[in-house]
Amino acid sequence: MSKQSLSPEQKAIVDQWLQSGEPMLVEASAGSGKTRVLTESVRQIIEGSPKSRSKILCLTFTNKAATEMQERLKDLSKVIKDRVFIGTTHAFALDIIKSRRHELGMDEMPTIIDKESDKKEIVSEVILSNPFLSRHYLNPTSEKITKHKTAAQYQADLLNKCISFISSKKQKLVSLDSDADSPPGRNWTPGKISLYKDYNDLLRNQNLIDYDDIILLAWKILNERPAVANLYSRIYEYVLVDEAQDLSFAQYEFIKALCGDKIRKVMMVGDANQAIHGYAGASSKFMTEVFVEDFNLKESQKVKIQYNYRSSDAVIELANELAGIHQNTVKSYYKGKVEFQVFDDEAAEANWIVKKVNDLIGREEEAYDGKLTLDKIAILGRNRFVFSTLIEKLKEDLALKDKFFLKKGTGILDPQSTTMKIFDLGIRVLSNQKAYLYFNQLIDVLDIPKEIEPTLSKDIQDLKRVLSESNLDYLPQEVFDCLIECWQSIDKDINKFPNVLDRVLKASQVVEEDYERDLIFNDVEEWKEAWGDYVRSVAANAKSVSDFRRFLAMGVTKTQSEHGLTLATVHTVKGLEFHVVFLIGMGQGTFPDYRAIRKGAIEEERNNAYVAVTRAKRELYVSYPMAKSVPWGVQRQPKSEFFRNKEFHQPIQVQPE
Ligand SMILES: Nc1ncnc2c1ncn2[C@@H]1O[C@H](COP(=O)(O)OP(=O)(O)OP(=O)(O)O)[C@@H](O)[C@H]1O
Repeated sequence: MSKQSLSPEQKAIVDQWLQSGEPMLVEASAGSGKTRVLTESVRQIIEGSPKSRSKILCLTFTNKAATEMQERLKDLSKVIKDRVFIGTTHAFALDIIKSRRHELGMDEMPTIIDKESDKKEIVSEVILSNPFLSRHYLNPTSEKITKHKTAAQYQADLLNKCISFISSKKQKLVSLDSDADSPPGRNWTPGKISLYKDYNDLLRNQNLIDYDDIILLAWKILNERPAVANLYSRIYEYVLVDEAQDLSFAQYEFIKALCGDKIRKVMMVGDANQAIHGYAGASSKFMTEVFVEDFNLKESQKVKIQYNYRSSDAVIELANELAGIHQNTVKSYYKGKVEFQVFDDEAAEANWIVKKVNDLIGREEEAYDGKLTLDKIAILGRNRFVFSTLIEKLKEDLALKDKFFLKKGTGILDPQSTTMKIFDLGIRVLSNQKAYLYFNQLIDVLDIPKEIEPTLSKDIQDLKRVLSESNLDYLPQEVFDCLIECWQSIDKDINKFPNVLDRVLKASQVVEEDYERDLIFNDVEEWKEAWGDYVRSVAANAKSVSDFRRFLAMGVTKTQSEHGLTLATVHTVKGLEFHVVFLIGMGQGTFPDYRAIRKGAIEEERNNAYVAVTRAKRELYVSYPMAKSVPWGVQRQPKSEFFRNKEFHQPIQVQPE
């Protein structure tokens, strides 16, 4: 994408920021062009000082948002590579750890724990090895068992509680590294102190870190080593933060430590009504209050954009009503359409949508920017379950059956076939031989007798022996031989990775179970895609097995063909837009979710609904079924409280053709 025009109000913001050299907060609603303001600011900095060596830091919340920014600045990609970091706050923090880890006494770069189940394994090891904690864990009182229904449920709940406790403390940037460290705040019982310290010690001994550590450790480096912080603030002259409403305390403090009192050219861009990550500790107050106070922003440095460049009048009106925005909306060029429908059940809702989509496609209007094609239409819901019946109906429709997809978010690569699980664990062992967590998992997957375990070590030769001791009988020897060759090959030269994947695929032909063969095929496709992304993101001479594993842990976009009609949950469409949006399953209990009971949860649900509504450029169809199926039968539901005062119409029931 090349240079994008800015409206006078957007241009005034960019000019003010660049000319003043002072921090700025741009708060504006969905579709007002916030991201455009940010990317065009980057463009102007580069074009205004082509020879300068000062760098620009562009931080955002998700990999997808970072890719969107890179896409918008694609024409400058050569310069961007040298001068601009565009990525998530976690990715930037990890870069700091990579180059400055010795400040923390780390000789080797750690592996990132990317699965919740791995964390659980470590926490349960911590509990069991601590006499005080294990006593409570293994011998719950009868009241505790009654409260949690069974002893096993009590243990599972306790494990989750411990994990949340550790994570909440890390998100508050608490580190208890030395014995002298006394925990800040109250409620630190001796048990909690041991849990926190022992967990961190166990990670350190295995050269592991968790996601919370990424920000915590990078913040520690900047906070405890002023010389390093100074260095970064000399390198980066500009800091721009998109989706700033999603910052957490730790992320905000990390950015603040980076800026210190040197970097003043900071721009935070966000929309408090789109804050939907509160469950992960995010809050828009870091942008609207804390940033304003810490950086001494005057009123003139807090700006808004009034116009909405994305949506029609009808959509904007509903969005404003939903979010309680009372601004005088400037009329957009398109009147647009919003309709509300109610149906007897999910099947009736799905039949109607399938028919409506068929009626709409192919229409040619200015509002659709030409012909309305399937990729300009999205069907959105609060969770994946609302799509079950619709997917069945779409599969039965001749015109749409293979022209839709359920959008996946970013996630970690989690192989589903046993073969690729073994392959993955072998890579994990090779990339971090201190992490017995992965070695033990390999032993488990391969069903190796426990008595052999102590005789095994973790280098490539022993991985060979590990496979030879396997009791898995449904994988033929050829597959094991191939895995050994693959590990050896990657261990010598990581660039062989794509050839290795082809070899696994070839060897999988001898696997008898169709199911395993299909899973291997899908897994290999995902790994190939991830390898391609890795190669594009890393310098040619910086590739290594452990670096690749860290890249995977930071999240990859799962392979899928994204052509045709989009079905998606709200969290996966942030920042995206479609000419026509169907917002389905808008019943009370589904959207808002019935579990939204914690403080602020309903407001966050409302923000989710706001994000969904504002994805629509021209037309929006909101619907819900009066009866929905749940695992224990059929449940009746009223309309969502978010559209309480809207009249929902019951269209004539359509039968599939
Ligand atoms: N000055 C402009 N002229 C024409 N179109 C614009 C202008 N600014 C933004 N747009 C368009 O409006 C739409 C929304 O822009 P953008 O994604 O930057 O908004 P946003 O405020 O970041 O939205 P969201 O908060 O929903 O992520 C995009 O299609 C963009 O190309």
